[in-house]
Amino acid sequence: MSLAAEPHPSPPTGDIEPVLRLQDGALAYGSRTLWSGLDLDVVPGEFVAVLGANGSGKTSLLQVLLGMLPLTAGTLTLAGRPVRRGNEAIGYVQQQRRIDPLTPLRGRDIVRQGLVGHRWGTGLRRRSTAARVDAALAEVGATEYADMPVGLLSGGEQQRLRVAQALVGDPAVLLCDEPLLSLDQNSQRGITALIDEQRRRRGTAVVFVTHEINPVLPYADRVLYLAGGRFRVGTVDTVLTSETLSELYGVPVEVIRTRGRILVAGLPQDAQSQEHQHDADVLQ
Ligand SMILES: Nc1ncnc2c1ncn2[C@@H]1O[C@H](COP(=O)(O)OP(=O)(O)OP(=O)(O)O)[C@@H](O)[C@H]1O
Repeated sequence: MSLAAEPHPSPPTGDIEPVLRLQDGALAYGSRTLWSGLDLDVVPGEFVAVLGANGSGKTSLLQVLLGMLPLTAGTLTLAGRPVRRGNEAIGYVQQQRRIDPLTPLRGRDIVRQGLVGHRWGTGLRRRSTAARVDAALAEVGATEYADMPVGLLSGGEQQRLRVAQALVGDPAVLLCDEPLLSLDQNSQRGITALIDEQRRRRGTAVVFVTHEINPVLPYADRVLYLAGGRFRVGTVDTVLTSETLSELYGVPVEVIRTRGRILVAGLPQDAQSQEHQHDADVLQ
């Protein structure tokens, strides 16, 4: 049984030039190697979900892709050029976290920060900035609360604003670090569907780190699964199998598929939070 929901994009073909290319990448902190020999090509419009055990190096991978952390070995290019910090071609959605309820910032201020380079521009440029912010707010369905203080908004509303902030500059690549954390299931579905819609419309490549696997199942073209220094890259149906996860974790792991959802049983202790998440997803 395939877990891919319709409509599902075709898998990338070898003919499309990757926008992001990681070749033989390795990352180590001191003597501890998180991953090595990692090849990952991401093509425009592709949705790659990054899953795996706690501490397996998912966030560190995003830091590498953001140009904030150098590879220990290998090469990384964005549109054929070495990745550098502060690249405007990369949008970044941070983890959902609580915003100070007393902050004077409004929704549109958060989105405008995604165009920070234009902030001190001419009158004409300021007008175009305002128009782009309005358009981004509309695209994520946040116009209604754009002028409210962000601290008063729900977690899901705040996360929509973060997505708009990341997309307002029309990046070629969107990196998302646990964007579904502490959101309820409806908001998780809403945010994932929103990111999917945007990547289809704009052709943005998406690299989406998450522990919440079920919300991304309908959209992920490919999965990069990291565990214990090992990894697998492939479609949902090839990577999320009992055989593959047992190999990665080095212990028997069972992947149970039910009504288009996944439950993973038998994960080792360091990956338990993920198992609980899968349980919660299936049981609700
Ligand atoms: N600057 C650093 N120096 C040394 N070790 C680090 C540093 N940053 C992260 N680590 C370690 O590297 C490992 C991978 O961390 P990372 O945050 O990338 O994992 P993760 O897969 O995102 O984990 P989680 O799912 O728990 O968020 C962890 O064991 C972490 O403690």
